Amino acid sequence: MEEIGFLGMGIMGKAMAMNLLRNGFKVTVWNRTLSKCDELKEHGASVGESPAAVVKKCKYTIGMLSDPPAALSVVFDKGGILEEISSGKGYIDMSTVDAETSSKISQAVIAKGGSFLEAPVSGSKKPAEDGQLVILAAGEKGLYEKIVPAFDVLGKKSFFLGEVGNGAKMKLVVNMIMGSMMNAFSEGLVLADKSGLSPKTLLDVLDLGAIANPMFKMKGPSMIENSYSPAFPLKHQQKDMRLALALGDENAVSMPVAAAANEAFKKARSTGLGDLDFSAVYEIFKVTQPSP
Ligand SMILES: NC(=O)C1=CN([C@@H]2O[C@H](COP(=O)(O)OP(=O)(O)OC[C@H]3O[C@@H](n4cnc5c(N)ncnc54)[C@H](OP(=O)(O)O)[C@@H]3O)[C@@H](O)[C@H]2O)C=CC1
Ligand SMILES: O=CCCC(=O)O
Repeated sequence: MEEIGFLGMGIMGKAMAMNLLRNGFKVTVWNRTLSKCDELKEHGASVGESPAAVVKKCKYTIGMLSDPPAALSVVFDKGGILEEISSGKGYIDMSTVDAETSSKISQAVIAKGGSFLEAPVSGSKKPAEDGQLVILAAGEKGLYEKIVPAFDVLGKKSFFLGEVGNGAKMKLVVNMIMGSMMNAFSEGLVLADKSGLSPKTLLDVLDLGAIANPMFKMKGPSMIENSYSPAFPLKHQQKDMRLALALGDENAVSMPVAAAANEAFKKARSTGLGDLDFSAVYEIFKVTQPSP
């Protein structure tokens, strides 16, 4: 496989680029805060001085950026992808963004002769480290087929969902459900505690029943220890709720549960919890429960 460019060495990008290196890919990385590339360099990556420099060097470049403004910035700003993308080169944006952002990027890349794929992922830091992500790709099928060897390393399954926008929408629907579940879970833990039950026993009961799931199993024990080391930062979960609610607006879908969950995430952000794991929303429910 050709050398892969990788833009964005955050929690996910770093784990994914490292995984590609471990599996024998040549990788050139870039990050806005350049020092975050150091560890990758120690593991054999080259470092590009700008997104454009990475695209110039690599036939395929992957982006894993925080949000729509970041995803647009690496494409359209000075030193951005558009300066070097051309026929025969592909850009794969794996960030979680809305369909409109993805379409803008796609149109600009294609106008320059390049190919574009959106490919947001389900799965967090650990699945990224272990190559167990679920990849939700959409866009140019030819590029999808060419990048499959890299997807096979990054994920346990990749879906090709058709036209650009479908990957973004699928990802937002999934994370909207996940964010709402995290709110119900947090309320339940607080309710158990305030009504004299052991939250730990609640976790054991949940794990044996019909609503057992990997998220409750993984996050529950650290939540009851008030430990929120970020795997999926709360500020990104709130961004995903906001974008999913906008998708609901566009399609006239009433989403009262998601809207309430979004308010809780917003409140958590406003109290300084945005950089912690999204499970820190639990703290909001603890403080808002009136004493008996
Ligand atoms: N963490 C998770 O569990 C998952 C996250 N995602 C999604 O993946 C994406 C990345 O998430 P994650 O790695 O956790 O996020 P991080 O916050 O850890 O990393 C964000 C990355 O975006 C870069 N960035 C932010 N703003 C800009 C900008 N204006 N221009 C250029 N680069 C910028 C950051 O650079 P710098 O270092 O300079 O700040 C950093 O590399 C998000 O869209 C998120 O929703 C998807 C699945 C799981
Ligand atoms: O976008 C983040 C998703 C986190 C996960 O799927 O566990």
